[in-house]
Amino acid sequence: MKYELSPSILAADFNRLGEQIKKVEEAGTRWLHFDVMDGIFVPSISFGMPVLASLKKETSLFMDVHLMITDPGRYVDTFMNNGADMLTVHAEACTHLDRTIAQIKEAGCRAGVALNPATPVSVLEHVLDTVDMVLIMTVNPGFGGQKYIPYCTRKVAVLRNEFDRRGLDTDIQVDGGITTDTLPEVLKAGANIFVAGSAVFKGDITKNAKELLELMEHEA
Ligand SMILES: O=C(CO)[C@H](O)[C@H](O)COP(=O)(O)O
Repeated sequence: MKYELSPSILAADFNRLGEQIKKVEEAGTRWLHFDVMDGIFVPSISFGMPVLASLKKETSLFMDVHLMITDPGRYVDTFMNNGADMLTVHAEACTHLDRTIAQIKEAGCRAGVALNPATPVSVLEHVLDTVDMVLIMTVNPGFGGQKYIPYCTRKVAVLRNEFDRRGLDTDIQVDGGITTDTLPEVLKAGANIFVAGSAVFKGDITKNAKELLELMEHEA
């Protein structure tokens, strides 16, 4: 199983975005988490395609794009053409989840499906074999800096057991309130891709990223 830290730029200083991304890259991260919010599926509005395209020119980090938008199928090709390597859509935001997953894969992107905290893992029963990653939200999506919701650890364990039962080593990503305190517990439950916003970008970015990376490697 490979383990990745995916720093969420939602918590970065947008005035110094390029410089801050360089720091996480130099610290040893390989992924970058890009949160797109539409003000409908989630209360907040973040950033979109032009920012992604601009970052893609400056970094070789794997662009892990999390679409917190209603009916995300409308934008699959656009995000792919602007630099997304992974597109994650919310099961709750798709009327035709199966079709949207197929659309992402046909576009040549890796396909992820996200679940809000209150959505059970069982809603993915019939599509688990077709996705590259499941994102278990460990806060209610929409804002950075929230507290990890403890019952989500159990969801990760249930999902990892189900993947094991099917003989799949599909990635499980967790997002929200991931810190040096919460990472070990959720890693042990079966998560292998860790999104961290505040825990990376607030304070000393290089030190924060290295600490999380070391902890991740130590616990793995
Ligand atoms: O998807 C998100 C919010 O919807 C963010 O990626 C997530 O909340 C990360 O922020 P933090 O690590 O500060 O909790």
